[in-house]
Amino acid sequence: MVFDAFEWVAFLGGWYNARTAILIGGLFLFSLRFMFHGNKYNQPPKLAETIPFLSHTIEFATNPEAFLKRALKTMQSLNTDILRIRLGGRQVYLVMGETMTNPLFRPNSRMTARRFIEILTEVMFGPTKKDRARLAADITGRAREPVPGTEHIEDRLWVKWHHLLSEYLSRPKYTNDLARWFFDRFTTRIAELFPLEKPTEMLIWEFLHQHQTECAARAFLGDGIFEAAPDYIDALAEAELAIIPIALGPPRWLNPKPHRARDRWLDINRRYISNALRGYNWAAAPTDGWDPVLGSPYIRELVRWGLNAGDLDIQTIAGMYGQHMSNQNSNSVPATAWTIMNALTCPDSDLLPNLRREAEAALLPDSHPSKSDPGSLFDMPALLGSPWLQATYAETLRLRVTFSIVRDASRDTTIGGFPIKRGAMVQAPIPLAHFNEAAWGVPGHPADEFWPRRHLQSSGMTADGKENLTFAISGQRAGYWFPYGGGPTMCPGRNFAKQEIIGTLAFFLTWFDLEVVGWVLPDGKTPSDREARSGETFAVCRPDRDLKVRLTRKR
Ligand code: HEM
Repeated sequence: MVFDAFEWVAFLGGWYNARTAILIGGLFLFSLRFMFHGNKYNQPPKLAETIPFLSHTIEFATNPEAFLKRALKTMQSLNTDILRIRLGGRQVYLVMGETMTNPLFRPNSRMTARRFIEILTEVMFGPTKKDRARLAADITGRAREPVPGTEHIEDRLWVKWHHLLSEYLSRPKYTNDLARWFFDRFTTRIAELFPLEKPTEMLIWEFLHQHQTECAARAFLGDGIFEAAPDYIDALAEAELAIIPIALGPPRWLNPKPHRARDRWLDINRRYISNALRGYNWAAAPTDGWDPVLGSPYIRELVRWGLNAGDLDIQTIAGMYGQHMSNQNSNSVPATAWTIMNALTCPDSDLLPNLRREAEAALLPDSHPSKSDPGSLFDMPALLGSPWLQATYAETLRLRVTFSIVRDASRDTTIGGFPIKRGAMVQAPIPLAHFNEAAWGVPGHPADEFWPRRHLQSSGMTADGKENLTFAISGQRAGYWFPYGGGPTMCPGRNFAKQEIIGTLAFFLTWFDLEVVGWVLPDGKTPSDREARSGETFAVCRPDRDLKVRLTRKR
């Protein structure tokens, strides 16, 4: 399966058609917010320009795809991992590879994600004016010790926020519980929808977009929000598509539709949280377990902190309550759909039997497919450590994450020996690294081909004559795979996402006989003459086609 290497290219995502205009215009304005910086000595190579100071911006604004294609080509031909461009008067560096990305991912580094996270936060959880000002005023960083020179600032909201993410979302105990609550709901839903032995047709993306989304949201948020707002998933789906047009697009009066969609969703969350908290008995809330009103410990602790120590407005708290669902929904759900679709349609005939074998080996004895109450499914550590399953997951993220890691230089610094002036922007567009031929291409399998085998290393044969394979993600060079970013803001949902993606693939492979019917257009009916390509995106692009499969639940 060969992908068009530049499907991803609209910089912060493969954003097409009308949205492209909004995105490009927005990026231009976004860049204009910043000061002019330059340094002609010992600078990294610069992308050639016909009109000094202007042509990169014009080129990018009129054809971002061609612009970034040219940037990547230049970087490859000059064998450089850093390139200088200028957007809207701002000095921007495009980087990839270990040497150039490490400074971005180092804690306490001079590279900060603060402004970027602030903008996303503003858009996604719509804090009140007062809370927004408090968040913006906290420039003390996320480490226990404040950034030097900011010791006088006492209102340290970000360090507390960071603590909640690392304690209740990333830590294995809570991640594993979240995954268990998700799979309990998801497998029960499947058992209800797919009777034993009755072949049923299903569209993978459509199905997961509805049911995976809802089951994960219930695991995180509780059931209460779904009773209060039966249209929650629809509202979430619309709000999700509004994030980039709001973050990067023109103001509300020129761009009302995405703002309305985002506001509708925030209103649902706010109404729910205000009502739910009125009668909520904190003393009776489980310490570590799930409860129907506020769901998981992560959400409960977030709300508890917002109300008490954080002293945030209920509107801000409600936004925080709902906001991770757009991370989950925009990223894990399409990543799961791509993983399953890739596994089922990959021309490498070794792939599917090996995936099935590994999934079956990790099934727990009491999780027989004929049970209507599935309970626990897999020995998760064994499943997540299986080489072919990991390789398929890693290869899918390599090809389908379209995000750009964005950092600002908070002080003068260096990257790979090059001086970077305070105020410059450094971007590591994930696809630039993930599609890099020097890092990923091997003879017969270019970087833009889905080929999980590239992540497997052979260490001879086993006693029963099978190849001994281990999973390794380094490619030909280190620092070219970072779908979850890095450093203090590295995605805290990554361990949950990995369980969700690999677990769902393994679940379909072990519980069903699957037969591919074919690719269809978004209407779900008309056959497509091609496989899916990358469509709309936040961090992981959505498929622009769906895969129809016929599945029969096994006894
Ligand atoms: C395949 C799935 C996912 C991908 C590819 C992904 C990717 C990313 C990336 C690239 C970042 C920015 C990292 C940086 O700046 O260095 C990020 C941040 C974040 N992600 Fe994810 N993500 C995924 C799933 C999730 C899930 C399931 C959740 C939670 C439910 C989540 C919650 C977050 C949060 C809260 C942040 C901001 C972290 C902070 O402010 O420190 N993500 N994610």
